[in-house]
Amino acid sequence: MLPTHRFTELPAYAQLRDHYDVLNSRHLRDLFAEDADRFKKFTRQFEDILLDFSKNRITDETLTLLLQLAEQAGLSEAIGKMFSGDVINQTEGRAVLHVALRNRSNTPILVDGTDVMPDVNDVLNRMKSFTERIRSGEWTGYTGAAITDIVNIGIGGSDLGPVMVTEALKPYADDQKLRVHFVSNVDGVHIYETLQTVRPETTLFLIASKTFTTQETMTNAQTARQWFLDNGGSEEDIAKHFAALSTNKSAVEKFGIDPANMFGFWDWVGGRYSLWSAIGLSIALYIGFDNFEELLAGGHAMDEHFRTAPLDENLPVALALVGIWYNNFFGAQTEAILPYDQYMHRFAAYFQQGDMESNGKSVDRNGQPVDYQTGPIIWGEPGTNGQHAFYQLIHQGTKLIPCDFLAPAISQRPIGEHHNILMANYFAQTEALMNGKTEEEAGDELRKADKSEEEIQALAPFKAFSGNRPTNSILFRKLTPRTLGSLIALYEHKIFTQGVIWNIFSFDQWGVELGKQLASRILPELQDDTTVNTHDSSTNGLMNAFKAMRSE
Ligand SMILES: O=P(O)(O)OC[C@H]1O[C@@H](O)[C@H](O)[C@@H](O)[C@@H]1O
Repeated sequence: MLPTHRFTELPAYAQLRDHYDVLNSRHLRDLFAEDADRFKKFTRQFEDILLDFSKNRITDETLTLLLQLAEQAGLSEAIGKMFSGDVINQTEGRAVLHVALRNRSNTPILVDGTDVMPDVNDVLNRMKSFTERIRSGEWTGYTGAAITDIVNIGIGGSDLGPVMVTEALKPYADDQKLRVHFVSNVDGVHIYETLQTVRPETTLFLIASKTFTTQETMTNAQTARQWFLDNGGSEEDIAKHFAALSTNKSAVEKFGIDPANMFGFWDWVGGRYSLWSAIGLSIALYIGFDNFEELLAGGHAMDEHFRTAPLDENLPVALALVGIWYNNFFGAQTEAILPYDQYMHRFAAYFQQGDMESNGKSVDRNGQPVDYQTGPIIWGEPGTNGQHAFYQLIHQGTKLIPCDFLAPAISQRPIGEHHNILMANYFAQTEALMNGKTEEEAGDELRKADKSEEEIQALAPFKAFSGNRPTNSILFRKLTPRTLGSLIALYEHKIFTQGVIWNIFSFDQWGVELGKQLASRILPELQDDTTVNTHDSSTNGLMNAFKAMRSE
């Protein structure tokens, strides 16, 4: 069990409120002018990753108070409890042990008195030999031809992680051994379009579902199975072309997948934290098992840092505290994740689930409604694309949007001046957001461009930037599997830290259930043309309009 508290009654909370009143009127430009050591003070290094959080509206005192807030919320104790397999997902009665999946040191981790590491290693070994057999061509399809295409069918945590990582680590699949495809949406368009591009005799379907009951995944899996049977495969051939990644053995068997092709995991792995488990099989197949192990090693290294580094040297803690500062004191509603790396184009989408499904809660760990803000809205796109789309609002809009800027020092594809141009933009953006441009400076520029005083007066207000807009810069050497593993774990632990401090449960997701229940009630009502009158007038009206339209 995690310790509980009232977030707004922590002594540091009141102090931070008072401190906010002072700091709110300060400009980042002045904070930098006053303190030559800001960069040194507010950067933290972990292996190849540098976190610079100096361009935030904080001082030494802010950081001290935020660290006290974390201590008063029992963060150190909570970290210990997660790593030791305590049942910290209390509403589901489960431990939270994605850290065990990447525990490369193999130190025992006990759940109900049993070490989970032998089982973890057993599945990893099976994934390794399966991956090697598929990639070498030893495993063949029903015609004797090697597998060329992997189709992962899964949704949410059984999709977003593998999609994000296979995109991010594409250069590590340069041997072009296998193509990977991902089908998630129950919209038939998704499976249709994917099946257009593959052949049954050379395709391996991975049915990825922790529960093996998710409607979208089961529907897509049945469609894939039928397509396979309709296009040359037989029932006996299914064993060569379908594997399951799941915790639900009986449902896998019922579906007709050979238990030898099932890669299991456990209820202490949350869906959105599962890319490190058997759910990562598509990643291992795509980049090879050695690279998959490097990803795990990177995650483990960040785990060890999070577990052992003092709070004020701890990267995930720094990210979490800065987020809380804006979320709970400045009233910021959102956070943008902006990777200056095209290969990371699904990173923000991945952490939309990671963060919003974890910390989108409004009841605290005492079962009481919260009277403060919890998880932020996460969004973002890669730079520089975002600059030409939504950065206008970040620079000049009325909303405060703290942003994380991520970039590699070394490009995976060094071509001409591309990377320097990309990085010039990366540095320019955080500098611009911090400093802004005064009306006076805007006026001087217009004067230099030979504008009349009248024009200058009219235009300067529009050309001014308030600045004082906070950013974190996360600069890393290169997007290797290890570094990506560390970056993912960095954000995972940020989310955990914030959940602990907000006194909420970060590892359940009851909020996704109601819509599922209603959809299963509605589905039979769509199966004929009878007028619907069992819902409210809007839902009845829409369903009846739908029935009318489809029969026209
Ligand atoms: O892996 P499963 O069981 O098919 O679940 C997929 C997703 O289902 C959603 O309903 C959950 O909110 C996610 O957390 C989960 O990742």
